[in-house]
Formats: sequence, C-alpha cells, structure tokens
Amino acid sequence: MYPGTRTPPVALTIAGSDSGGGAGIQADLKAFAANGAYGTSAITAVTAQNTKGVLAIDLMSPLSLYAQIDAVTSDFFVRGSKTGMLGSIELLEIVADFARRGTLPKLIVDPVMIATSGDILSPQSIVSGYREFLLPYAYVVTPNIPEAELLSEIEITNQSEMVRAAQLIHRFGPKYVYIKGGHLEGDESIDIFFDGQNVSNLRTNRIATPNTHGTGCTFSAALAAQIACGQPIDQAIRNAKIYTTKAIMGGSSWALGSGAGPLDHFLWSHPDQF
Ligand SMILES: Nc1ncnc2c1ncn2[C@@H]1O[C@H](COP(=O)(O)OP(=O)(O)O)[C@@H](O)[C@H]1O
Ligand SMILES: Cc1ncc(COP(=O)(O)O)c(N)n1
Repeated sequence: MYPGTRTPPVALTIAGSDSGGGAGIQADLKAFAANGAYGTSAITAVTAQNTKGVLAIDLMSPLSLYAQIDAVTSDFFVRGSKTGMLGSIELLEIVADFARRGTLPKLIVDPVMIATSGDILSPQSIVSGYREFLLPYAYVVTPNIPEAELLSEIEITNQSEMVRAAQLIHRFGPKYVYIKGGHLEGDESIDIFFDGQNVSNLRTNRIATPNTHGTGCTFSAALAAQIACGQPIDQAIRNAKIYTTKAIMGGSSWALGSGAGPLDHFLWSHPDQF
C-alpha cells in the first residue's frame, strides 16, 4: 500500500468505459487505486455492457480523446500509463501521437480487440495500426492469446508457440512482451515474459471460476500502477500477476450478474493480505 501521507504517483488509463464496471476504465481505476496509484483517465468509447456481453458501443471523437489526454498530461506528472480498448484506427493514431512525443512514459499497451464475451471491441483492421504506430512506443505490450495470434500471425496452442509469438511481436518495437495465457487449457494459467533476449514464465494454479470479466484490463492496469510506483519491470510484473490472481480468487465466489462476473479489485475477500 502507498503511505497515505505522501502524494501518490499518477497513472493514466486510455480505454473504454464498461457500464457493468468489471472491465475497461472502471477496472483500471480500481486496479490503480488498489496498487497505490492515483488514477486519471481518457475515455475512448462508452460501451453498454454487462456480464453477458456488449450491447452498444459509442466511440468518442478524436478531438475529445485528444483533449482528454492533453488535459491530464499537461497538468499531472504521469508516471505510468496504459491503453485498453481504442476502438478505431483514428483513436489509436491520437494515442500514438502523444506516445511519439514522449508524453506517455512507460506506456503499457493492452491491445484489447475482442471481449471475453466474444464481442468485437475494435475492428480487425486495427492490428496493423498497433504494429505500425503504437508498438514502437510501448514499454510493455500485454496481448492475450487471441490478440497475440493476430499480432504475430501464428496459431498459439502451447507455451513454445507463445514464446515464438512473443519474439515475433517484439520485432514491432515494444521494449517488453508479456503474453497472458488465460485462454489456454490446463491446470495452470501461464503467462510468458520476453525482454528481447530471455523468456521467463509466470505461473499460477488455474482458478475454477466463471468470473473472469476484466482479468486482462486488471493485469495491465496493475502493471501500469506498479511501474508508476517505481517498481522495476521484473518486480512490477510479479506484483501485477499476484494481485490479479488474488482478485480473480476473491471474485470467484461472487454472484454479480448472470454471465462472466467481475473481480474482487480491492481484495475484500483477502483483508489480511491487502
Ligand atoms: N481462471 C484463471 N485462473 C488464474 N489466472 C487466470 C485465470 N484466467 C486468467 N488468468 C490470468 O489473468 C491474467 C489475464 O489473462 P487473460 O484472461 O488471458 O486476459 P484477457 O482478459 O485479456 O483475455 C493473466 O495473468 C492470466 O494468467
Ligand atoms: C470497455 C472494455 N474494455 C475492455 C474489455 C475487455 O475485457 P474482457 O476481455 O475481460 O472482456 C471490455 N470487455 N470492455
């Protein structure tokens, strides 16, 4: 926890709003707070969404997104930032412009394209936008398995294919690649971290739960907050993975909505460990 008497470090999320509160901006702000960062936000899209799926998407205008990021970055000293749902190439290019000018330090790019429910959050044509415009400025890119398949253009069914995909994605320019393994089968949920030379994996027992809405957003936001708090990358990914696992565990017994429910972002089910 961040000591309450000191000014907290600032983190910025650039992502979509989830009316159900489990993913997107809402998950990010909760994960920022739980990991000791003061959260700011720039909203790319307003989704009408619940635990069962996405019912409507309203994209913000490029001007609005520009103004939101400018408002935050011209006033706050942002120490860590992340992108989630960007929704269109035009909005991605706005973010890339800020990144190119060095305004989004230690940028975590979570290339959100398809929701857990299967609903499309960004058109597939955005893949080339990530490769060309945003990944060159990413500190860490954090795709899940389907997103890593789109970015690397290889099929991923096991860990060695995850490693191969990480190497291919690294060529687009991010400093680090972190592939989340939640979508593969198995007793463990294994993520792959590639630093450009070495590969390591972060493994946890797979938690049997339907409540996995927002796991990816939560991980990338926790990572951005850990970075904002000054953690070196190796420690930041470990802390973010542990936090996400605890949040999934805590929410596993919750009954919020009838679909894929949200996580326990404030670790209410683990008061002793918080
Ligand atoms: N059932 C689960 N048990 C434990 N960890 C999980 C589970 N599902 C996902 N995770 C972890 O949550 C994080 C997000 O992964 P993933 O679900 O693949 O992302 P996304 O939400 O982007 O699809 C990863 O660290 C992954 O290993
Ligand atoms: C606004 C928004 N952003 C991101 C996600 C992805 O989260 P998940 O993969 O858990 O559905 C989502 N469903 N909605």
